[in-house]
Amino acid sequence: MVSFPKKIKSLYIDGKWQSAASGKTDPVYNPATMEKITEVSFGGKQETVKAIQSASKAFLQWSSMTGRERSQILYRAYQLMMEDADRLAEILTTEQGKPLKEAKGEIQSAASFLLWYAEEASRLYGEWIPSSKQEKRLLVIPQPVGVVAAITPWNFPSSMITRKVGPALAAGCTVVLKPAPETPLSAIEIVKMFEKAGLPEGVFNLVTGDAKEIGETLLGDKSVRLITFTGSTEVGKYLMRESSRHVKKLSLELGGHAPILVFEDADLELAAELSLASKFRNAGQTCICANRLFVQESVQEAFSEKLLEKVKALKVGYGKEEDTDIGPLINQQALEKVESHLKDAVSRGAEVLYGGGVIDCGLQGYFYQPTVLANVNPDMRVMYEETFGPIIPVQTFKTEEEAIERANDTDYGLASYMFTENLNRAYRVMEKLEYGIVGVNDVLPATAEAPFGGIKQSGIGKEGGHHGIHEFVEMKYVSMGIKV
Ligand SMILES: NC(=O)c1ccc[n+]([C@@H]2O[C@H](COP(=O)([O-])OP(=O)(O)OC[C@H]3O[C@@H](n4cnc5c(N)ncnc54)[C@H](O)[C@@H]3O)[C@@H](O)[C@H]2O)c1
Ligand SMILES: O=CCCC(=O)O
Repeated sequence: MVSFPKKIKSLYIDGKWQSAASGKTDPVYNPATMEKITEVSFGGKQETVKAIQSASKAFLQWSSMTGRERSQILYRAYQLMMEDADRLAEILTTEQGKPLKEAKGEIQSAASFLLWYAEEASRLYGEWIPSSKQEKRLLVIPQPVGVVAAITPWNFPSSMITRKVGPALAAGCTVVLKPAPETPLSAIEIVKMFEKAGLPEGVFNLVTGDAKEIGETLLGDKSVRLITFTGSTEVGKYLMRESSRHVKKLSLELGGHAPILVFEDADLELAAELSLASKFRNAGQTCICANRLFVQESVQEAFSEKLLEKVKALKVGYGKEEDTDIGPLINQQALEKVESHLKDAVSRGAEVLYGGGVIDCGLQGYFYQPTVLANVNPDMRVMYEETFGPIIPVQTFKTEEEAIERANDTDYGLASYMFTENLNRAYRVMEKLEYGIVGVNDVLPATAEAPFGGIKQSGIGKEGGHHGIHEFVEMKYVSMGIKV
């Protein structure tokens, strides 16, 4: 069983672990039991300035190393993460709440980004452009953007860090990481892993503490050239506005409102099983979780029967128990949002087919029943706001055109899904869905080798794949006059 000291020096600046200058600390709780796990340092402006200076100082050396040299350190970090996977998963569940089997999956996924970008570090290619003039040679060379500020959320406290830090380090950037206050322990472990892997001092810095003050300091400093953020659309918009001060580059992975379309030619058993997997993963607190389920009228009854049967079999409880399917919500605020969405839907005529309230698991945490709603309409908050909890509204549609129109009727554009056995339909619908990601008979699209990211108000840029490293480079165009 993992254990923690009462207080942890969680600021990692210029290769040294330290406390906040103010001596302030921030408690970290287990959301299943509400026990205090430990306290971490509560940094602010002063520590962030030092972290930026440290990253700036380290940039020249790190960016001058060959891709192959950087690759070796990333590969070592990958190996360390895999060797320590069980302990890291337990830490993740302790501070975040998700079932251990999901936490283990996240650690594997987090490590896979390190492996992928260890490989990509050696393959950051430029371009040679055939010139229209005899006396000129034209080249494009990729160069690291410089100091990167990475701001990450609590729902995937490991993989959201490695998905940013992996490509940033591979490209030759140095990093200041600000993790979510709810889940700093996974971030600390990742930094320790890089320390052990031999990363030079100052290349990777960690600042925990006052989000507003840290954010403001990162935004106000000219030497931070890129903000890479995963979190809510609201905070993403703020960062985008404020980045204009120094015209920083931005990469934003924001909220979603994923639709699932179940067509009459779908494998209904598969559709029910995967709809459930999508909706209730991490208790519904996943950016690509299904938020709206649209089922073709002719199969609605058969599908709902299968769905309900499976939902009823789900076990809500402590993530550390083997048979738990759904853990707690992250905090009181999250619980209040879920409750308010349910209340709003019911007051506007929704029918609760299953669930619909908190559940007593004999623990103090924020446990909520998996909930299925019918008779929903577009005016309900569940239909246009991200619930970030285990509620799934089910609606019917008549035609393919109607399904596409309703699926696209949102400001979000992260992930969307469809179930059909008809290849022609799959292709037609996929092309018309206004989303960065489309899952066809698949609800787990995130993988290191593919570009993950949203459009519309779900974000800018891609993480993963060979595309992901390009967020962290500038393409320098070189025009050379030569004597022929
Ligand atoms: N698109 C994706 O890939 C993806 C992945 C995971 C989560 N998300 C989204 O993240 C959200 C849930 O995460 P959350 O509640 O942690 O989001 P959040 O926006 O509240 O917080 C995210 C991070 O931003 C920090 N932050 C908050 N205010 C800030 C400020 N003024 N300046 C600087 N930093 C600030 C937080 O401390 C945290 O580290 C959901 O909307 C979810 O959809 C998106
Ligand atoms: O980006 C958020 C979700 C990540 C995942 O599905 O593993």
